[in-house]
Amino acid sequence: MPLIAPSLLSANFLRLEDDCRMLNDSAADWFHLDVMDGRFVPNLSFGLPVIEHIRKATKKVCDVHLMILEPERYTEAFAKAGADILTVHLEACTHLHRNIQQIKSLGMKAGVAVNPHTRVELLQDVLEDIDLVCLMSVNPGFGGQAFIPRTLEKIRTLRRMIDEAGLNIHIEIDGGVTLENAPAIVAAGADVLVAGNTVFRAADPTATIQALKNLG
Ligand SMILES: O=C(CO)[C@@H](O)[C@H](O)COP(=O)(O)O
Repeated sequence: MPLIAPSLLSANFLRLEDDCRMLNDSAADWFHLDVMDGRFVPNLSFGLPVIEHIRKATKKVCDVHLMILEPERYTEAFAKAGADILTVHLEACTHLHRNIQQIKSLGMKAGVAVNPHTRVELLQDVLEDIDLVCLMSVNPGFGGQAFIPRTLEKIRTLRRMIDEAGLNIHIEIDGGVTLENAPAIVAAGADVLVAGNTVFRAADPTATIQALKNLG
């Protein structure tokens, strides 16, 4: 069964506490928290104070996805805010290996995200140092976009790389995940599904989370 990580980017920010409670009582495994800086991606979302409050509202894993330039400037602050997994973008890091070491030295799990145009083979030399790869299946910055089909081939390639190296790394798919495409995504080798609009725009978000879990 895949891990389900609803993206709170699609939550109702006026009712964030209610949405956190709903996720706590659901089959969701992780809280996926998208941080945007308006530079790496053409959008702004939320930052440290919001994450600190969400941390207090859940015991589930806080999976923080940084869509920001120079993430090393904020790594310590996200550790203090309570991130369990901190994911940086390969495209935003000049010294990716150093950033990964920094994240792990602060006691968090380290993830690396790649944009749709980035080849997964570029991860080969950091694979043994990380806990998660986040494959963007949309261009980062916005919820509610359509899944890019080419991602399925990238998942298969990455799964092969991980298995050949004998590693245990999560493959997380982020963007455009639906009840319709989730089975193919999991069959290709992913084990973490991020879902924003599919969960939060559903008539019954709790049932939708359960359905994603069963479908995968
Ligand atoms: O990181 C991002 C967008 O940049 C994602 O986490 C989206 O928030 C996923 O939303 P949906 O595509 O599932 O609506």
